Amino acid sequence: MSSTSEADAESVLRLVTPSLDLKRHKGQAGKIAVIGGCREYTGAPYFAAISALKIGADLSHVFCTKDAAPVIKSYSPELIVHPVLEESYTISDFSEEERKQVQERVVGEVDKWMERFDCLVIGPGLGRDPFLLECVSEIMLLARKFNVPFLVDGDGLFLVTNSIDLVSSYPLAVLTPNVNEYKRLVQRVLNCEVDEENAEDQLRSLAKQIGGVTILRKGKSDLISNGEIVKSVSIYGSPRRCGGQGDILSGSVAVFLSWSQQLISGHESLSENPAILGCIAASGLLRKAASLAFTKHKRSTLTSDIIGCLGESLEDICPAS
Ligand SMILES: NC(=O)C1=CN([C@@H]2O[C@H](COP(=O)(O)OP(=O)(O)OC[C@H]3O[C@@H](n4cnc5c(N)ncnc54)[C@H](OP(=O)(O)O)[C@@H]3O)[C@@H](O)[C@H]2O)[C@@H](O)CC1
Ligand SMILES: Nc1ncnc2c1ncn2[C@@H]1O[C@H](COP(=O)(O)OP(=O)(O)OP(=O)(O)O)[C@@H](O)[C@H]1O
Ligand SMILES: [Mg+2]
Repeated sequence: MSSTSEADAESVLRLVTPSLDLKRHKGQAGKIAVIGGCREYTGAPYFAAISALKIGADLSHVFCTKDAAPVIKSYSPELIVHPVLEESYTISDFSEEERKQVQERVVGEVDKWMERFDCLVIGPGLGRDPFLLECVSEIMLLARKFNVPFLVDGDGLFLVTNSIDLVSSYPLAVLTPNVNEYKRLVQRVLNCEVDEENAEDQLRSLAKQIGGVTILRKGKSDLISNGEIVKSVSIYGSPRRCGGQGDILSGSVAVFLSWSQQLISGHESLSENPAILGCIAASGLLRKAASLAFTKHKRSTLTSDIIGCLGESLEDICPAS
């Protein structure tokens, strides 16, 4: 039996968004890190990281390859960019021992910072280089060791779909598959095809099978489940499907998940799941911002225009003062 209910995204946004308080110090509103950005893709990690800041996080880091770093830095001085990831072509002449040393160095560079982060976003524009993905597997294990929540998107989902143990039974993991990524996950984990007739039950089974991770299935309606409940967010967004909107969502989920965790840890009476709240809030805000951007820009609406509407859309629901 299906028991999906439409979430009241605006109420969730009001619940989890912290008020601006002069007593708070830098960092308390969220420190986010995006693991992504390679030779091909520099836009995706930028979109995720800048969206986090535009919503209200205090610090946003990007861990990317050496090639991608100067490009991402040049998009914005607001981001802290670490050129630490390596792709196979840079170590093609290396021995096995030397490769191991490079891997240790890469993981060590993230390790130094790990405990300071409230949430990682793993995958936007990561690419699929095997050596790079090996290093990212180690970074996921490290995040689990420190109990740092992480969201997996884009090429991170390619990695996880082939190595599901990386996220299995980690309640602080959130997966945000698009239509293709979801299809691959269902095939690999449930050994069947996507069943649109029983979409909610199938999503619940998938999340349960992966040990209670939270999955946000992106689409015409966003469907969210942790293996127990299923929520949908269907408020009107935009008919423009320009690339990068999923990246905005990933940076947004990271911020709202962090805020939800803070809220719940300070209120023992609240029994809500912070990952579910984070997904509902992010989905609701992205759709509202996309709708506003489309009103202004119509056919020429781009991802940057939607990012430009995040602040106004949140302000409309949760005024700063
Ligand atoms: N500016 C940047 O740097 C950006 C970088 N990005 C980064 O790119 C990496 C790969 O991510 P991805 O999303 O392009 O890969 P994936 O989902 O396999 O789609 C590939 C192809 O599948 C198709 N297709 C898609 N949707 C469909 C649908 N509903 N129904 C049917 N078919 C559909 C469509 O191809 P078509 O079939 O139309 O030829 C589409 O082109 C990843 O790292 C990501 O973060 C992006 O974030 C964008 C902004
Ligand atoms: N058909 C649709 N109608 C309305 N909104 C949609 C539709 N498909 C996706 N969206 C919205 O766009 C957001 C991003 O979903 P999308 O499927 O474009 O992700 P993606 O393919 O990962 O994007 P990216 O190009 O960043 O990789 C979703 O959260 C949802 O709110
Ligand atoms: Mg994507």
